[in-house]
Amino acid sequence: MSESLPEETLLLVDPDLDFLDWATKHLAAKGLRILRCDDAGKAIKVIEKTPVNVVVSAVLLQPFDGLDLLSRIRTQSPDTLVILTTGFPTTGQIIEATQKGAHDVLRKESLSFELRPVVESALQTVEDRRGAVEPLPEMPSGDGRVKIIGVSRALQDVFKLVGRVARSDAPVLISGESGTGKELVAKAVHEYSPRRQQEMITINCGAIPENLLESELFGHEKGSFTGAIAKRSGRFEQADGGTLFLDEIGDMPLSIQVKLLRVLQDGTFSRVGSNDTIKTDVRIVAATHKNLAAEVSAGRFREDLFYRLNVVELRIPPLRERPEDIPLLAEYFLQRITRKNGMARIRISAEATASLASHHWPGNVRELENTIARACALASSQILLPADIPLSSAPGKTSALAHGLDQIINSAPSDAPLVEWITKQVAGRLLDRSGGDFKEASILLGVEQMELKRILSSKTV
Ligand SMILES: Nc1ncnc2c1ncn2[C@@H]1O[C@H](COP(=O)(O)OP(=O)(O)OP(=O)(O)O)[C@@H](O)[C@H]1O
Repeated sequence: MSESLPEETLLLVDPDLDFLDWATKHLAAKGLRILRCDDAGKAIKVIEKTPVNVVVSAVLLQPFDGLDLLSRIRTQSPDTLVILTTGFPTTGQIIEATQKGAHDVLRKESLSFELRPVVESALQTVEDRRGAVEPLPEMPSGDGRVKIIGVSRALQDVFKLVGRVARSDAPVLISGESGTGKELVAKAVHEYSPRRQQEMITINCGAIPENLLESELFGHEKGSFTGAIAKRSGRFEQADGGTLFLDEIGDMPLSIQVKLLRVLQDGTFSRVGSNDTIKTDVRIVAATHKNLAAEVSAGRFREDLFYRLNVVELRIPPLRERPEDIPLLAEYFLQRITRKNGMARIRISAEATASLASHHWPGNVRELENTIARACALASSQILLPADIPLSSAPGKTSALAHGLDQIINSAPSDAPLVEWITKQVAGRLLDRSGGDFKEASILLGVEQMELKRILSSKTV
């Protein structure tokens, strides 16, 4: 801890006395007074009597939990920074805690290396803020909202950002590969915003032909184009007061990008076939699997629109960059699928979990979800083994296989029928592998022994 810091007070709140002992020693520093409590009621009493700069509190507490304690501290002592610690934080806990003004939310598991730097940065914030304190807003909480699973630092940072931006009306741009959970995060932004009583309307800009997309978004007047047999409102009108989720925004044609820019600039638009201006109050959340900055450079996406949309960027890393999320997600999908189908409980073996964690997951979480669903449908016992979870080849293996096939194809004599030639090579390899055992080699190749002999002795190839 920096010696130049003035006298500060840190309060540790945790029912685990061993933890309190450890943290007191771990955080001890010159100029830092450390107080400790084992329940939330005592913590409030301490804060009533003593100015406390930073609180490090567990979420699981008596007689009320750490989130309640956080709310009370925010009201009673708005300058105090609160760091919450919890075993497996849920999405809701992290978003709610951030909205309620938590300085940070840490996993108990990572405290040995995260607690000290986070406390130091909180104390630095206390020092920087001295004389200029801005109280953080209180956010309403609620249940039954979207469930996003993830313990990786990267995903927890996404949750925290959602907590920070949900309350504002700022446009949000969510980027990430296909299947990483962009739509789920968009739902979270909506559900944790004051607009959640209204709808979130979704439109996939890549799935609708250009000539229809404009009318889908802005509506049309009767007779404005062939097929416009009646006046129709568009998604902007339907989403008034709520959120409009523009999925695959990178596929939006330039002609429509101009109109979207106008809505973002002054909140107005016109229906197709009308000059009347309609005002709308919509929060825009957009998502893309493309690199929009590169699309701007290539002239396919308007730069001005990019900057308007990209006020807050939420980047969701691919699953392979956060393997620590895989076991938890797999377990979550397993429970969801078995419960939904009224199946008995199925567990995943440690070996199968390890093979899931080392897979490349080009289709990200969606691929993992489908893999688990398939494994559940085909499971022969209550424990999934690696053999029950067939994984497509990782790119490395695919390219090695492709390379091997290329070699075989290239070495084929130009006058030989290719299929027969390849079959003969494979049959020869299988006979080698089975130590010259025709019976075994024919089983491996899936033909009768006579047929194997015919293939091997074929003179045409
Ligand atoms: N962290 C997560 N926790 C739980 N479920 C998740 C998570 N991430 C993704 N999923 C699930 O994976 C599937 C794909 O997610 P989603 O549709 O949000 O991805 P996406 O990035 O919008 O994909 P695309 O770009 O292809 O539209 C959904 O069924 C979603 O519920």
